[in-house]
Amino acid sequence: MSQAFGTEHLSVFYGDFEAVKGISLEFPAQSVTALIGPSGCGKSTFLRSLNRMNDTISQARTTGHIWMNGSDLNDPATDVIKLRQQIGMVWQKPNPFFKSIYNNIAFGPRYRGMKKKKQLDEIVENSLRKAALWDEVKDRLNESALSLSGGQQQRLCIARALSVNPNILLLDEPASALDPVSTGKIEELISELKNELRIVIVTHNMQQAARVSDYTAYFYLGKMIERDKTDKIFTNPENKLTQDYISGRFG
Ligand SMILES: Nc1ncnc2c1ncn2[C@@H]1O[C@H](COP(=O)(O)OP(=O)(O)OP(=O)(O)O)[C@@H](O)[C@H]1O
Repeated sequence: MSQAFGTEHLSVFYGDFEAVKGISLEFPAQSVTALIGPSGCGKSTFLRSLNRMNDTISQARTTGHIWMNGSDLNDPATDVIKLRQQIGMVWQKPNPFFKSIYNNIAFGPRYRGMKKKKQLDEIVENSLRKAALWDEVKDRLNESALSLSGGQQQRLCIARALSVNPNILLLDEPASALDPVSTGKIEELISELKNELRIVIVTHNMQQAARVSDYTAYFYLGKMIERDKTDKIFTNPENKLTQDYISGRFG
């Protein structure tokens, strides 16, 4: 199977427990895919497997394939540092480094060897502009990132992920710790960013999934029950399990 980006029969085990069960899912270009489903169904585990973050969990083991332009990212020979530059991740709680706003963004490019101040300045500005944060922070770039509000910190984390030019962004409930105004900003940002990269978002908020995504996949007990265009999932899903979940009858 050769495709731009997607999984094939991907399973993730924690010890003997199979948390993600043989999921094959394609992520089309310039689109947002939302992963929804009840707590514990494997959404975050699946998301983390896409850029091999589960490798950092000692008892986790992933089988199957993660295809990107014909290469299997689950191959042990994959350079995971490079991979995580191509597939950026933003977590539920904003996690800026204990550094200045500028140095949070410049960190990745510097790590990749960029030393020229002028180029770094450009990357910092462009990343912050893409994350819709530049106007709010341009006069305080040397202040600590921790002086920002929670919503600003989350946009900073998105800017930090963008600073190394990823082509895929993984978002694990990126707005769940934020107020409605900050949530709205993150959602707007997602809609803009999808013109440049693929986005996969885990969300518990079904209205949010309906607002921001083009495709929605419903997970249940580690399996992907159904994946379709978001409109279809929320108006006329094929599977009764999906119907029960989106109509609140689950459980
Ligand atoms: N590090 C871990 N070690 C062992 N089991 C884990 C680990 N992380 C997750 N699990 C288990 O794997 C299953 C899937 O968890 P996961 O966090 O992926 O679900 P989720 O759908 O994202 O849940 P939530 O919506 O509550 O965040 C759960 O049964 C969970 O207890």
